[in-house]
Amino acid sequence: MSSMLFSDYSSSTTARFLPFRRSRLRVDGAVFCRRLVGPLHVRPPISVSLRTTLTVHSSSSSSPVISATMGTGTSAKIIDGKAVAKIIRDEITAEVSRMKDAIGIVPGLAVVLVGDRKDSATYVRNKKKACESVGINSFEVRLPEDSSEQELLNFILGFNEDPSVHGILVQLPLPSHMDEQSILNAVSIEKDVDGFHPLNIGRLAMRGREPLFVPCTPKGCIELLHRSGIVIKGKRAVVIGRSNIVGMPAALLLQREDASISIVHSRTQNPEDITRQADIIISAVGQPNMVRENWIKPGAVIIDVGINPVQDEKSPRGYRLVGDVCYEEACKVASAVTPVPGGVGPMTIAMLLSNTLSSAKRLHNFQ
Ligand SMILES: Nc1nc(=O)c2c([nH]1)NC[C@@H]1CN(c3ccc(C(=O)N[C@@H](CCC(=O)O)C(=O)O)cc3)C=[N+]21
Repeated sequence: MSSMLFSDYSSSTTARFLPFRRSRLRVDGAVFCRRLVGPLHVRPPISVSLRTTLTVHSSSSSSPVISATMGTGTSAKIIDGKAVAKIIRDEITAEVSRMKDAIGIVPGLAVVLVGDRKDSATYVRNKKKACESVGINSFEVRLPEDSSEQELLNFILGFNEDPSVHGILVQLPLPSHMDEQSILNAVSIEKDVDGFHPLNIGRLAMRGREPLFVPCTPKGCIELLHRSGIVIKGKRAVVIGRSNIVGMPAALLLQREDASISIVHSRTQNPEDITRQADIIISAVGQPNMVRENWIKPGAVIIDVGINPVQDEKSPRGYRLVGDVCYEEACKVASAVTPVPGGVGPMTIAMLLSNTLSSAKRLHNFQ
């Protein structure tokens, strides 16, 4: 269960992210953080005297992007990813309709799901619903778990040639008998709305080159920062986690935005010391409540990508979702923080729709 929602975001490298010792219990795979107990094996904060001077242009009470401050003892603004994603979906709806009226083309997204993981099926259903909500056509293929790589490749090659499909998404993780690399390589870079093709990632890494698509989750993080009026240029940013689909591209994007970046990963010594220097923290490791108060510089902005289920008898599902960052503690120290759920997750889907729209525009030369 703990690997259920985000196992594919924690690549095998980030899944080994264990030198960060936390006080935790595992029951049926779910992880509990003894919230109020101080972090173990982590040195206390050196200095909490200097507040960073991140600029937040939006007004706290009137902005749908950053909601009002929290109750007593907390100071952070809550960055409402759900609200921002809604604004973006409305913008996309308008563009999809303008395009249809002008040239009669409706953007189309093909989603391929192999096997019957429950979480993957839920994500695919949500993506389909999101497409419907903005007027994008969605095509879904479900293949049995024991399908051959060639069968999957045949569908991808078919979608590559299909003019009504402008985006192709192969839901990850794939069954272990399939080679993820050769599957992702087969997606036409013109339709790689996930931005996982090595050519797109390579271009993202190079100055003066432009990828056709940027991976949805990191793009959603940057978009959240922009739309919250947070200045990235010249700031110190720390990305926690180095997965191909979140950590690494998030660091590249921040660098393109003129931040100075550090990447903290499973082999980093004293990760809390490095993280505490950050004006902006993006955490994408898939470890519940790993980032504690003493990892956070007062006034820092925190984008929490982790979506980790932890057992919760009081919840109807039997579990609830928490981020990589101990939310209550972050609210006390940070200047702004994304919640889980309702932070980066909805932005990922909004960026997928945005990538599909821009793909259709590009393929049909529509401005
Ligand atoms: N090829 C591929 N591309 C992906 O982009 C991709 C993938 N595979 N595999 C799975 C992960 C995961 N992912 C999420 C998207 C939205 C939410 C989301 O909207 N979460 C809600 C919570 C939903 C709930 O309550 O269960 C939130 O954070 O508010 C979460 C996770 C995309 N992924």
